[in-house]
Amino acid sequence: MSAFAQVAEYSAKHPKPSDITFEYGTAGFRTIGETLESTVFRAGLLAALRSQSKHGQVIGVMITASHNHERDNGVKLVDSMGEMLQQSWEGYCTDIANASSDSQVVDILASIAQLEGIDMSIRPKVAYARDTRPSGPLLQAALEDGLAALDVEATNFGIVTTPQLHYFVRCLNTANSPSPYGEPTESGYNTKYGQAFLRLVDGKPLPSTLHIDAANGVGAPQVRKLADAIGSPYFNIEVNNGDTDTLGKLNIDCGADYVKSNQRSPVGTTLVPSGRYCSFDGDADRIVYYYADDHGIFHLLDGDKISTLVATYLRDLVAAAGVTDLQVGVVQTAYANGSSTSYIKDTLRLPTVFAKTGVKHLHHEAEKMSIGAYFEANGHGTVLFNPCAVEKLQAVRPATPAQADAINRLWALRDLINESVGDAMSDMLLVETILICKGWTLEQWDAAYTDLPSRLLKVVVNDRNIFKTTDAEQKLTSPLGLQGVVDSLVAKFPKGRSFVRPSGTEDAVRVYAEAATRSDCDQLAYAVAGAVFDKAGGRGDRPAEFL
Ligand SMILES: CC(=O)N[C@H]1[C@@H](OP(=O)(O)O)O[C@H](CO)[C@@H](O)[C@@H]1O
Ligand SMILES: [Mg+2]
Repeated sequence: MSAFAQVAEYSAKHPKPSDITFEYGTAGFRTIGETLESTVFRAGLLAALRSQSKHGQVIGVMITASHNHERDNGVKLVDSMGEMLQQSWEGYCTDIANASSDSQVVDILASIAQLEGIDMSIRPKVAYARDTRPSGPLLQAALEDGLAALDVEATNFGIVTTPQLHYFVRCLNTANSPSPYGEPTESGYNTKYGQAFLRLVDGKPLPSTLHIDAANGVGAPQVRKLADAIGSPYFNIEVNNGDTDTLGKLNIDCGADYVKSNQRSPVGTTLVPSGRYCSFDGDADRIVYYYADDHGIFHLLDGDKISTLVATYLRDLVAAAGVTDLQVGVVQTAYANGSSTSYIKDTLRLPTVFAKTGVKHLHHEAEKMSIGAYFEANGHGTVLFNPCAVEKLQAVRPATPAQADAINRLWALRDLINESVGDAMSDMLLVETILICKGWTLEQWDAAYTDLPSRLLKVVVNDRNIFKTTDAEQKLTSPLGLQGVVDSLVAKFPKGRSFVRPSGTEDAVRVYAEAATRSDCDQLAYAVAGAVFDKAGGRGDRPAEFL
C-alpha cells in the first residue's frame, strides 16, 4: 500500500478555498484564520515528510498569527534544531498549499518524496502547539488530520508560546546527544531558564516590580508559570493585559508591536516615573521595554537597545574571561535605528551587519559570528554561540577567580538564552540579569545613545510584487526610477535615511524614514510614502498626510 493511500480521503475533509493563493512568507502562512484549514492540514503532511527527510527527527508545527489581529491565524514549521524551516522547503509549502485538488496534493507529496530521496519507511515525528486564538481549535483539528493521514507519531504541546515550541523541538532532538538542550516540558523550560537566571543574579531580586503587558495572549499564563518557578522574592512581576478568555482583546491597543509602532504605552497601563515596564507580542517571541521619565515622557527601549545592552555585556565578559580571538558581533536589519548602528560601530567597536527582514535571515548571519547577537528593532531576537566559540571557552584554564567567574557567567548566560529563536521570556530574563548585575535603571540603560526620530508607514498598492530590492532591502531596483526619487528626498534632510520594501506578512509596502529632527523625519516619511503611492499604483484614497 502506498504511503500516501489515506491522504486524498483526509484531504477531502479540508478543501482549499478556490479564491485564495497562499504563500509561505517571512513568518509561514498567515491570513484570516477560517480560510487556513486546508493549509494547516497540508502543513501537517509536509511536516511529516520533513521529519522523514531528517531521518525521523521531530519537526514542529506552530499555529499562531503572532501580533496580528485575533481573526487572523497562521502556521509555520520548525526545523529539527528548533530553527525556522530550511528555506528550500518553503517553496514546497507554497506549492502544496495551493494544490487545487486532493489528488494534486498526493502528487506533490510524491514528487517531494522523490526529489528529496525520502525513505518512506521511517515513521515521522511531529510536535505541535497553538496560541490562544479562537480559530486555533479548528486549525489544530485540521493539522491532526494531516498527521493522522501519514501515521505520524505526534505530540501535542497545547497552548504555549512560539519560542517554547521551538525549545521543545530542540530538546526532543538533542535528548540522546552529548549536550541535551533541556527537558521538553513546560516545567523543564521554566526550570532551565529560571535556574540560569538565579545563578546569574546571585540571590538578588528584581529592583522593583516588572509590569508585563502580555498582549492578552499566550505569554500571560506562561510568564506567570515562569515567575512561579523562579519564586518569590526573586521575580516580582505584575501581568497586565493578561486576559486570554475574552474575545476581541488579543493584541488590541497593547503588545510589543502596538507599543513599538505607536511609541506609546499599552491600554490599561499608566506609567509611573521609575516604574519598569515591558510588552510581549501575541505569541511571546518579541519584547520591548519602556518607562516614563520624571516629566512623564514615554521612552522606548526596543530591540536595538536590547541588542546593544546584551552585546556590551557579552563583550565585557569575554574580555574578563581572557579569551582572545573571540568576537562578539551584532546583526540588525535596515529598520535598526541609525544611532544604534553608529553606537555599535563607533563606541562599542563591534562588527555589525545588516540582514534582510525576518528572523531567519538574521539567524543565519549570526551563525557566522563567534557570538552573534541578533535583534529586529521590533524586539525579536536572541544570541547564538558558535560551536567554535564554545570550544574556545571550554579550553580556557582560568588563572584568576575573576576569570573563572567570567567563564561561569558565560556558561550560565548560554543556559539563559533560547538559542533556537527569539523568545520574549528568555530575553526578559537576560535583560533583567544584565540590569541587576550592572545595578542599572531603565533610564541608565537608555542613556547609552539617543535614537534618531523615526517613522514606519504602510502604503497600500495594487501590486506589491512589483517592488524589488537589493542591499539588505535598502534600495529599490523596481519599479524603475522610484529609488532615484527616494534618494533625492533623503538628500534634503540632515541624517536622513529612508527605504521602501514590500511587506512579507501583509499586503502593503512599508516606508521607513529617520532624520535628525521629528519634523524632518515625518516630512521625509510622508514625502516618500506619497511618491510610492503616486508612482507605484497606490490603492484607494490617497492618505491625507502623504506629501
Ligand atoms: C518592519 C517590521 O517590523 N517587519 C516585521 C514583519 O515583516 P514584514 O515583512 O515587514 O511584514 O513581520 C515579521 C514577522 O513577524 C517580522 O520579522 C518583521 O520584523
Ligand atoms: Mg510574534
